[in-house]
Amino acid sequence: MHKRKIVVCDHLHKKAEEILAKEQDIEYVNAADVPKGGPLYEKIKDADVIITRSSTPVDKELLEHAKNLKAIVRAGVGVDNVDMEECSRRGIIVMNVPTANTIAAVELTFAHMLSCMRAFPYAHNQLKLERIWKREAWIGNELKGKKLGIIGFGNIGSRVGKRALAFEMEVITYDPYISPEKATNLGVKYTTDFNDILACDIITIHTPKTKETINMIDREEIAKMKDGVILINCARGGLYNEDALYEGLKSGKIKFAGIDVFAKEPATDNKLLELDNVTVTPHLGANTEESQEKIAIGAATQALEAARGISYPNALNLPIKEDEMPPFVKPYLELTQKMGFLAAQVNKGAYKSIKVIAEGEIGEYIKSLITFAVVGVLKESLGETINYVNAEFVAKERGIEILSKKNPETSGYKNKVTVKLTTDRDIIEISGTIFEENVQRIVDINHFALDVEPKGKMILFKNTDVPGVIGEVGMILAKHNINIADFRLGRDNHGLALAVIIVDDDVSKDVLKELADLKACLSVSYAIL
Ligand SMILES: NC(=O)c1ccc[n+]([C@@H]2O[C@H](COP(=O)([O-])OP(=O)(O)OC[C@H]3O[C@@H](n4cnc5c(N)ncnc54)[C@H](O)[C@@H]3O)[C@@H](O)[C@H]2O)c1
Ligand SMILES: O=C(O)CC[C@@H](O)C(=O)O
Repeated sequence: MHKRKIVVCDHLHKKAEEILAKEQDIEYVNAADVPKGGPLYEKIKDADVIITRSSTPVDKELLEHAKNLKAIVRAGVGVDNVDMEECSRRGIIVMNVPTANTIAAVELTFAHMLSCMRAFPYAHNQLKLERIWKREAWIGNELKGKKLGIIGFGNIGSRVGKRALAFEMEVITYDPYISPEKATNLGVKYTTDFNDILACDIITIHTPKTKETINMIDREEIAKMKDGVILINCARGGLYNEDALYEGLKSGKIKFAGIDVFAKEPATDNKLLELDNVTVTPHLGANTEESQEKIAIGAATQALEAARGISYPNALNLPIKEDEMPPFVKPYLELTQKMGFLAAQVNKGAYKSIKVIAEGEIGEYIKSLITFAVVGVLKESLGETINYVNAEFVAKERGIEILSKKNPETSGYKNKVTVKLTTDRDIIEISGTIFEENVQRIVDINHFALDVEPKGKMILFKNTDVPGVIGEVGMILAKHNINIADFRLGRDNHGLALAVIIVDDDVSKDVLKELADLKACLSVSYAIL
């Protein structure tokens, strides 16, 4: 009998082995102690499925050696150690095991918080290692009455909030992608102003690692914080800029930090370890007996299903089956995803609905267009965890209404797709089409006719259509050494204009503020496609 091969690349709870080793049709290999690189590649070269934790980088090099691989099970939540794009390209399905380690991560967050408040490990070491009894040196602070700021109110953040209330803390959260009621129903304040979080006594972050959340706390943010603030990170390394964190801790601006995760792991050389006002753990958020047992059972069961080709629970990606679609469809799918991503960057807020309107023959593929639009929108808040398999499921779970309309009649283009994103703050409608030679174009934004290539760094500037505005905008950008690569203008019949300015250089919040302060400016936003 041909056996399917499942290789476990990191240490899992023994339950995984109990499940996998007894299956007659499965060749089970435990490679947790096999060194990464060559020796591991030798083990996985004919594997059907591999199971990893965060210690195995699933990069191009590894995938290159796993010629027979059909699926990867990430035994945990975060998939930032997996090259999702490369997996999709190779037709490898990636699954994670979400929520099984939520409580473990929540409780570790409190362990760090309490440790920071009482300098617990330092007092412990003084007594245990140095045999010094010096009670007066260890006067801590209480959680009760302190203001806790939670960035990201998903599975972990919301449970941290619930428990913080039991400590009689005042709790406030910033998560622009949830409905405020998710927080307020628990008794947690909800804010859309990040400064409210920066004003807290203790700040903890629980977002995924995405383009938007990397360096979310940097020097600028730390400068605005209270003197003596306490910072916790049990989510992902790099969400707090480590240099800024180091400087803040060294100067005493940050009184204490509790850190479980590092930009580069293993973090044995990290300079944060030199400081005596941090508590550190080696990425232990998921390390409880209970959570590891649940994860091992979940991962092993999912790996079995996948190896046998039965199902792919918690699949995070689905390779695009290009050969099943006429060639003209794929560019529309890509464009629709980009329009969704642009819409989400421009219209930030709690998502209420995503609508896709398809005109022309492309309407036949409305289901796929919806999937790509939803992936584009949710990518802004959920990063790589959102994909073509789980997009609609996640949207529905978050209470986002998915709407669509097919229109066989066209309005000037052979085919046109519109993505309309409604949030609690605004509505944005972006339409696009494909010209000959597969050229993607955005042709309309909120009823301003335009002709924009959906690519690069874009400033969207809406203004009253009076003389001199373009010059003022150009001067501000030039002053900040920002080169304009392209300038597209749409005007309406009501004295308004919308400019899409493609720039070569990064645009800071300060530059956007200067633009927003121009007299004629009605709104300004920035997006990167
Ligand atoms: N230390 C560990 O061992 C450990 C264990 C489990 C999870 N994690 C990590 O913890 C984090 C949270 O996990 P989860 O299961 O709660 O995920 P989740 O998806 O349930 O929640 C993440 C939340 O972050 C919000 N968010 C996204 N972008 C944001 C932004 N820019 N500003 C504010 N909020 C934003 C999302 O809307 C979502 O509500 C992830 O990074 C995960 O990888 C770490
Ligand atoms: O234990 C791990 O490998 C990582 C745990 C955690 O960071 C996760 O994302 O699930």
